[in-house]
Amino acid sequence: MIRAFDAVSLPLLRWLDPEDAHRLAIQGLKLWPPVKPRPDDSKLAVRAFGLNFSNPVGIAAGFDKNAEAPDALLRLGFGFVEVGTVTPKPQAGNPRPRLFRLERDEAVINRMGFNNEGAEVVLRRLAARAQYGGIVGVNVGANKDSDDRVADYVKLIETFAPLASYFTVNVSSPNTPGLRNLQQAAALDDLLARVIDARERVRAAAGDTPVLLKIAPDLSLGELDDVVHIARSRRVDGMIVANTTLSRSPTLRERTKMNEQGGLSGRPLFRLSTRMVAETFVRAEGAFPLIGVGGIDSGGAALTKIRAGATLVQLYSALVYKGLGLVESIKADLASTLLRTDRDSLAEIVGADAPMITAEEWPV
Ligand SMILES: Cc1cc2nc3c(=O)[nH]c(=O)nc-3n(C[C@H](O)[C@H](O)[C@H](O)COP(=O)(O)O)c2cc1C
Repeated sequence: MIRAFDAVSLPLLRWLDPEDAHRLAIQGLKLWPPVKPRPDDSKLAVRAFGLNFSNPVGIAAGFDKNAEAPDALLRLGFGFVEVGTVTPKPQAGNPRPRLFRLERDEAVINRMGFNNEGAEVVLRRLAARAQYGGIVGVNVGANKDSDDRVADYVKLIETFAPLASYFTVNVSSPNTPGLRNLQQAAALDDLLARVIDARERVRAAAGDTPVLLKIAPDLSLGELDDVVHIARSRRVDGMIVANTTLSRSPTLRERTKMNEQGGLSGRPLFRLSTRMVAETFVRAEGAFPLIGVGGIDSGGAALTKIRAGATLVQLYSALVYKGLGLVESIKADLASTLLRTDRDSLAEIVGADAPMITAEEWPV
């Protein structure tokens, strides 16, 4: 059903301006939510951060920034949905055009700039759907014009704690000037201390909401040492690796569009972000699980990410090129790999290739 829909809709959507196509996809999901999918193969179940995921494939932040269609996305077969990035106040983002398809590279460049309807609207939507359950994480960020960015994160943690399955502290978007500086040691330590403190303050009323840190794939290994050390000492519940990259591989084929400003995602991000997953995995030493994201466009790519160290995975850009049916085909591939290799769960292979990848035998 979804595959037939993809066959018709993909060529049409790709013909439209990318942002109009995205808007149409969200509207379509809202108006015609998919029928409930088959239950997931029990071997795909994952337990992480105290949550039970029926499968490890999530939709990454940025697709449903305003929590308009989390239930439709869960029905498509995603094991979890991350809404946001949400900022305290509504924000228009950068002027259009700000989203570009690099067709021949199966990549996307975006400089959206945290366009979102703001905490109040998103909170109302999440409250209205809370009865339906499912794992819906909230990705939080600071307003561009904020005088106190850390206070923005704290406010959002306090506001969304009763409704978020987990939080993602996003300090890695390249499209809000200066935001990535929050990944520097002293700033990150202060931010995480205050975020974790806020989570503890609302714990009695809202429960123990996991807090994850989402990082850029462009950190040096020295910077990554500091980030993981601080994440461990502040006892975050996990990390998401990674956001979009500012780098531009010389192998990109869309020579004009590759020079658009913004973060690059999709297939060309796969190797860089997978290496970062492995580098983070060896530094975390099992202290917390990782969500691997960047360039996943097949079951094989998801498996590579898991073998690099990801307990869960997320994707976004590949939906533009492969369609919404991709999630079911990734899950089918993962289940058949487990069957073929006679394994009971994906947990058995998390990080199996991390030593090989970090030993420089794996060119980016
Ligand atoms: C159009 C677009 C908007 C995005 N917006 C956000 C965002 O608001 N917050 C965030 O943490 N990541 C955002 N991302 C990054 C994705 O969540 C993901 O980390 C990145 O795209 C790599 O995954 P992919 O290669 O599967 O797309 C965005 C990505 C795209 C393509």
